[in-house]
Amino acid sequence: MPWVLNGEGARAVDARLDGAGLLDLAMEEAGRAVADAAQALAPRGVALLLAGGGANGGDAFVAARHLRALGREALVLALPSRHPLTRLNRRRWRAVGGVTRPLSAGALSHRAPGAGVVVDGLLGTGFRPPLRPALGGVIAALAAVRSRGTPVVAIDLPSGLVEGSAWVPDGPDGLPGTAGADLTVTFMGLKAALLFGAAAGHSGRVQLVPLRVPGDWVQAQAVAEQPTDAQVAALLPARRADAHKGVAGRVWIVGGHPGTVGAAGMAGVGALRAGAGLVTVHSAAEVPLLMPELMVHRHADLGAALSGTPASGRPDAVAVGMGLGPDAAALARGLLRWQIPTVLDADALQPELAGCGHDACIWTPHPGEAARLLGTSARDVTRDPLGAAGALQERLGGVVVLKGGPSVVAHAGGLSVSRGGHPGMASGGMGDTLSGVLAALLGQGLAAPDAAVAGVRLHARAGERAAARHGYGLSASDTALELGQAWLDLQGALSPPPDPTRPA
Ligand SMILES: NC(=O)C1=CN([C@@H]2O[C@H](COP(=O)(O)OP(=O)(O)OC[C@H]3O[C@@H](n4cnc5c(N)ncnc54)[C@H](O)[C@@H]3O)[C@@H](O)[C@H]2O)[C@H](O)CC1
Repeated sequence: MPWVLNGEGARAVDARLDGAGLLDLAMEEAGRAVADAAQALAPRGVALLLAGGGANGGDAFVAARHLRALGREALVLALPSRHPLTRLNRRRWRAVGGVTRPLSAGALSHRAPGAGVVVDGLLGTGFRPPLRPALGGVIAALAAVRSRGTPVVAIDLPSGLVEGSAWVPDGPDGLPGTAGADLTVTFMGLKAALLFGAAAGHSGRVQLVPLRVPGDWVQAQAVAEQPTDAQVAALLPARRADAHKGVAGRVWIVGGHPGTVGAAGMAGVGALRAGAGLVTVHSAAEVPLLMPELMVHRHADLGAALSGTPASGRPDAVAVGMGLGPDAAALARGLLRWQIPTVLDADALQPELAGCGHDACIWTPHPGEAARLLGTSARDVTRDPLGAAGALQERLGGVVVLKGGPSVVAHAGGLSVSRGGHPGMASGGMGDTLSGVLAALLGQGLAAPDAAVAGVRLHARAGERAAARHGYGLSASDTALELGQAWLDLQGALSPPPDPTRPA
């Protein structure tokens, strides 16, 4: 399982490694991985390596030595080495004939034109903003080098990024305080800066090198997981050969309001395309018949209709809020009293419902709705999605899906970061469709955490498929049409996928 580490966790593992006399070996393995990655990315020209004073710089000296051993001409521009392992590897670099010159913005600008690749080993997880001016000048020079087309490989994370934040600090001149990278080689676990927001946009392709560190050491420090497609596929419900629509779940969508009826319809289509057996939209408005299989009930008094539903007539799962309008909170409160698996989205995401939920709830805010629920700003949410999702789960209970690229699933057992998706999914109706998918998986018997993790990835995979057909012009309807094939894609990650002709 790929894990997500913050700086504190990485340092805790480093301390265990150091205590076991293994930190030097970890640095050697890290540096070698960087050398191999740089050689694969840009095999020609001088390799120019920038070494900061901390252990990130030590990785750079190790990488230089391995590049030289591969026959590559390499030069290190370095700050004074303060970390003991960095001093040790600086000596080793010199012992094999390696050359080190003092690092400055001028030295970098002077040497860069002859370089085939630059390796950024200035700052890793030890960076504490604000950037000191001297290093700010070096990072600005590195950004200029990169803008002229020289590929940059960052060690652990691009210098100037804060490992636990999606934010990009400003440099001394007000420009972004990082040069970014074409490839980031990170160790043991992913970092939030490599996953979210503007910071991730500067990180280039990310290569995770687990290092031969005991997996339980890393897991003990992880702040989140990022399940693989095979792990997600294992959560999906298996359909038996003798299945019938009754076992596939009866799902209700409670949504729609004059002018916003499509949202409820798209949620219903999403539920059907995600395997629900029977889907009914209950609305106060006339919802268009998007699929003949989608049943639609219009109620003059939706609240009375719902409150008058006997327990025997209630569905296996319900999604509430999509386009529901001003009565959403009251209607949602009533549905929550049913204590059945419930997805709350859009107009049902109201602060007054905090404390009304239960363990089988999935709340699906986007950053703006999350900010409203937390009483903060959308900027604070997007800068720290892991922290925001965790805080929301503590406040609301159940499971929270903080939607974004990627999304974060927060449940009592921890945090999970989704994979994949496509920027073209930033279009109306995607959230409605996702709500339907989640309700469908709940209706098929998945526990709320599993339904959330699996549903978010299934929806993202469908979006990837829709983007392959339609580019950025993909729609929520295109995405819903791809859900079935996306399900098969995920099952293909299992080996071998379950045989639908044989009872599970
Ligand atoms: N197990 C692993 O994952 C391994 C990771 N390694 C690498 O170690 C770094 C973390 O090393 P650390 O010494 O803690 O910090 P850094 O090297 O990132 O930076 C500290 C260095 O930077 C200076 N500094 C801090 N803040 C600023 C600032 N605002 N402006 C300027 N300079 C700043 C500080 O003075 C120090 O000199 C990790 O990222 C990995 O790359 C191990 O090498 C191998 C095992």
